[in-house]
Amino acid sequence: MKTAEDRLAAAGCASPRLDVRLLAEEALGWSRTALLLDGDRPVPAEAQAALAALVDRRAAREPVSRILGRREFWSLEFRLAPDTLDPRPDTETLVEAALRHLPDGQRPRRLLDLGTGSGCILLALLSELPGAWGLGVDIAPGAAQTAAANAKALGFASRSAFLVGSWTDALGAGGRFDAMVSNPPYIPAADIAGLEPEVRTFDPMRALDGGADGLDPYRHLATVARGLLLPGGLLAVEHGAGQGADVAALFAAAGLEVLERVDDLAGHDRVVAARRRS
Ligand SMILES: C[S@@+](CC[C@H](N)C(=O)[O-])C[C@H]1O[C@@H](n2cnc3c(N)ncnc32)[C@H](O)[C@@H]1O
Repeated sequence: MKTAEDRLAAAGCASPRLDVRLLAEEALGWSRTALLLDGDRPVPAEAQAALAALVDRRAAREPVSRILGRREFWSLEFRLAPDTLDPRPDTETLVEAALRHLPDGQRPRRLLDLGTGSGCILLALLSELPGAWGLGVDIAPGAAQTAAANAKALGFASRSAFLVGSWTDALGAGGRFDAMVSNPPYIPAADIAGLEPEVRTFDPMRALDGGADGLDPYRHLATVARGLLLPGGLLAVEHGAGQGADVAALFAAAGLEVLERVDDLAGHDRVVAARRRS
């Protein structure tokens, strides 16, 4: 185990000990407790080879969640695919903000998640809102398929639907949603080459590239939000660190009322919540 840890440290991995432990749990089929209590027990040759193969992938900077094919978000398990972003803990800030600002009311709430990826935001919201129904849209077919499979596995198939399309192109006009949420691609195109290999090599480019200044998707969302939201309806988005003032200004210029700007746990501005005026 120590050799594998050293190898990952030399490859530039930020948490080699944890990574090896997670990969070992997967390859050996041992529980975390068994690994901690009895980590010196002999490992069968077959399992050693399986672990070595996983360590090779991590040494090439593939994230552990991609190697395992799953990621926990909002205490729910999401399967990943090459077309899906690996959900980030920071995105839970968006889920919390949306729950804080959702319009009150007894009727089922209709939610729209643009750029749904694994479906993590929409399905986390559905897990907290028993009366709600949600539509997820993604331009990547593999993302929409994976989100639908996650919805089924998590028991939300009857309260959700997923479409392949560019933003709102596949939706008709008319204010039909109580809330729109989105974590769109927001990295300025020129910054992508400087990202960590885990991100630039393994997250899909369509999930990262937000155009020249990273704000292109917010310009689009600002344009369509009032037409898709019911009066009083919520628009809540994640954005990159330092983009909050620009995103809020775009929403205000589109006639929306900005309700809140929220920082993530690391203190970076991360979320803007706005609403269509009643
Ligand atoms: C940053 S990822 C977020 C994924 C997921 N919502 C999450 O938070 O983990 C952005 C998503 O937007 C999708 N996307 C990019 N351009 C799009 C477009 N024009 N229309 C719809 N979805 C788009 C990408 O395929 C990707 O799944």
